[in-house]
Amino acid sequence: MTQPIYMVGARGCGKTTVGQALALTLGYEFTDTDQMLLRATGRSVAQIVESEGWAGFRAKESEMLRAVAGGRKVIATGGGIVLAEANRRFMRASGTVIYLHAPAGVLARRLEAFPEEDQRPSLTGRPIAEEIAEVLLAREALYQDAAHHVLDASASPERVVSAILRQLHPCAAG
Ligand SMILES: Nc1ncnc2c1ncn2[C@@H]1O[C@H](COP(=O)(O)OP(=O)(O)OP(=O)(O)O)[C@@H](O)[C@H]1O
Ligand SMILES: O=C(O)C1=C[C@@H](O)[C@@H](O)[C@H](O)C1
Ligand SMILES: [Mg+2]
Repeated sequence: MTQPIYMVGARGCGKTTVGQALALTLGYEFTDTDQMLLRATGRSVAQIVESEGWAGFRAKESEMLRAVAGGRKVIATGGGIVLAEANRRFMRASGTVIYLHAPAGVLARRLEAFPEEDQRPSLTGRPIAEEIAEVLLAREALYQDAAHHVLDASASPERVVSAILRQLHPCAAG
């Protein structure tokens, strides 16, 4: 496969963690739109949102998605990349899209343990568990719409990577 693999899903589903492990296994480059934005602008998500609002951040991440796309890469996206229909179409047309799905309770536990507030400023002003349940409800159809494959992301990163490989290369799976 010479096209990129895009990882999509809500905050805490493991796009970065599982994406890195998947890239290592496949011998692909790894990139992450959140990390690339931080590197390119020298500003965290929270700082960008404070000065330009969420609309400003969404515009920047959409540009970054197109800038990093292409080749043998695993691309971890931001949790809100699917909000723009153009991004969903772009990813589906230019690569393979993997949705890491996990129940709100699993995501909330991970985010409460590692909030990383600079990169994950509140989206709603509500407590993490309430916010993630609300966000999943609002976005579930969008993640599904973007995805070629939907994987259970509540297992360990190693197991999630194995499950992805079975989906991508069913004939080679042992
Ligand atoms: N499969 C997993 N099992 C257990 N813990 C996990 C798993 N995947 C990720 N984690 C943990 O959950 C936290 C969030 O993971 P990660 O940053 O990869 O999520 P993300 O989907 O990239 O989130 P964001 O949208 O904020 O970038 C990290 O502390 C990570 O170690
Ligand atoms: O789910 C979201 O809307 C976000 C997820 C993170 O990856 C970051 O892209 C940012 O904090 C927004
Ligand atoms: Mg991430």
